Amino acid sequence: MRVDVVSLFPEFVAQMASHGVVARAQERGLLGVHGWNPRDYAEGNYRRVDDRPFGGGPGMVMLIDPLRAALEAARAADAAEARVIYLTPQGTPLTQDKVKELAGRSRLLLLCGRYEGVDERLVEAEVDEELSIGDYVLSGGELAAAVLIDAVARLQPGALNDAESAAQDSFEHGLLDCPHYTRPVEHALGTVPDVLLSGNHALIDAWRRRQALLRTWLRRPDLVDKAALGPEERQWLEQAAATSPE
Ligand SMILES: NC(=O)c1ccc(NCc2ccccc2N2CCOCC2)nc1
Repeated sequence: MRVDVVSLFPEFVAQMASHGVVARAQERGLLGVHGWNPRDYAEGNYRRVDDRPFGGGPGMVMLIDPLRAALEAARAADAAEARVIYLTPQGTPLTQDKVKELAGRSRLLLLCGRYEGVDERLVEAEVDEELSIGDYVLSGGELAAAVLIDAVARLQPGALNDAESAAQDSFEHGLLDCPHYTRPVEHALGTVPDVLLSGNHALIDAWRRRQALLRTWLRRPDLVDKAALGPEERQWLEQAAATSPE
């Protein structure tokens, strides 16, 4: 997968892509991350990339032309068609299902806004999807782009050493994750649930699924409805809910 990022701080995105899973995915040739700075395409000796908003109000708005030129340069760098995504608080909430869809594409082009955002005419003409990583405001779209890059990178086949861990991901089944434990068994902070020491993997899997279900029900009931629970799971949850301290 190729990801091009249009940003006034391309080094920011390059930096995040030089660590961990994303860096390894790049080393393995599974992913390529490329930054494009609109300032490199800005005219005049001040190389303006922003200007004052029509209608007044605080802050500045990113100009169309430098962004458009950077987008065109990014497009031209590879023959494959790119899906243009604008990271913005006004976007559609990003979910694991959307991540999975985007991870299957050959090219993404991420547009990162700064200042108060981007001239709407550029958004209408060039952007395929507006996505938000959550209902909060960041000083720029780069962090949101980094989140999306990480989420799609780890789903690239071969990116994670143990394929299980992607398939096992909590949101893989639409539920929160179960608790995890490691050595030592006995610790001042407590012990490890016996079932995890039993070596009985059918029991262990059932316990983990139930823990994930219970946690989801307690912390994110909104997700329970969406998760396709089997009748036995729904029945178990009703029993557990009846006895849960919450
Ligand atoms: N939730 C998200 O995905 C998210 C994404 C970006 C983002 N900020 C960049 C941005 C992008 C577009 C429009 C405005 C802005 N902002 C610029 C700075 O001022 C506030 C508005 N914030 C949160």
